[in-house]
Amino acid sequence: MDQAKGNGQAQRRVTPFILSRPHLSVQSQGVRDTLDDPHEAARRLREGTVPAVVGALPFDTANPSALTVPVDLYRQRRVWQGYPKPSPIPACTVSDSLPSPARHVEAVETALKRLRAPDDPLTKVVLARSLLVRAEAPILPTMLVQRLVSDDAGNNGFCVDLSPAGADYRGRTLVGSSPEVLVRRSGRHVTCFPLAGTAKRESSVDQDAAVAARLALSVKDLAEHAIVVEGLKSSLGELCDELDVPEAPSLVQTPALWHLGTPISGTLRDERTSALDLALAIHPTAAVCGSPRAEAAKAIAQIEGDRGFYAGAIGWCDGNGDGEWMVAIRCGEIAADGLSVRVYAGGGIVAQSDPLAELAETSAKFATMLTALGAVEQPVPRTG
Ligand SMILES: C=C(O[C@@H]1C=C(C(=O)O)C=C[C@H]1O)C(=O)O
Repeated sequence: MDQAKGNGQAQRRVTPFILSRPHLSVQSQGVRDTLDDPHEAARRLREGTVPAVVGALPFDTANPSALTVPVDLYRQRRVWQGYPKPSPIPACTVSDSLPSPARHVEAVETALKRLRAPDDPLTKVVLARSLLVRAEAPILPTMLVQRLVSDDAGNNGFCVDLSPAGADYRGRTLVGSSPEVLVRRSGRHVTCFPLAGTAKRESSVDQDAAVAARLALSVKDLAEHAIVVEGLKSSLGELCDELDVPEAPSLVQTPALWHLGTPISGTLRDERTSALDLALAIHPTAAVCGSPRAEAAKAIAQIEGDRGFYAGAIGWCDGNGDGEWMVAIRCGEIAADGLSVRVYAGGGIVAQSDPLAELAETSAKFATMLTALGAVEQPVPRTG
């Protein structure tokens, strides 16, 4: 951990930015400056006045971002190696559910009325809920990310200091293990790996295979997925040539879930378009927002209020424009005192969705964070 020297952060120990990925992991060291405007960060990168930027974009990019210009950015062409002697995660318990499971079911039912109304333009909306987890002693973000990285078969994990987003976020950290690549740029090569369509994994090998096979053929999940891919084809199509989009999604597994995923690749039309520019152009995708985007974002703001950094994007971009941004899911926000974490999970709702199945899907998605925290959610009700 480093001593911060950036805007208003002197004397405070700052959690480094860490992104663990199988192919390339990064860790920041030190704070040269902080920025809350991602467009200004993109401009400074283009002008060459900053060497790199790391951090988080909120779900609603009209709100402040949490971006840091690090003193150094270390890269390794493998998963993040972590600290030699990690300390244990303190005992944790789920203390609150916001909204309650019953209210989440009601929110899904309300959304379904719109999704099923023939004259309503909304075709998909992603609705989320959160759990408040309390810890007996402060949780160190770096230790939690280390646990998440070792729990995940793909060794994905991240932690981001949210302080640059302003007073409301001072000392807070976003920590998670996201399987979803918003966008990666390496030279002119651009890739995305949107996920949408989910099923909970089973412990028996046969049942797990049956769940995966059902997901691959599920009309509802394929519809939900197609909306995301169509959206990306159009937003990425503005910036890339030769977009390669497979006809059908593939099955993707995390330790807790099966997803439908589509690996998309393309060639950047203008090499001045950076990874951060790309992230700002395509975020939020219909995987975390919905379609049409503006209608879905409005519905989410009405139903959930401000999502903060959940369902935003976390990542890095260097002075060459290369970088990687992950969708900020399977994550939680650690309070400044380290004594609580708010964990988030959502799911895409389409006309064919079933409210109780959607509630169960959010519970299954909490598993990534709750397992790392050693906490369990109270059983959710079988009826609304
Ligand atoms: C919104 C979340 O996940 C997103 C929604 C998915 C779905 O609706 O099937 C799947 C993967 C993610 O794109 C979340 O995990 O909170």
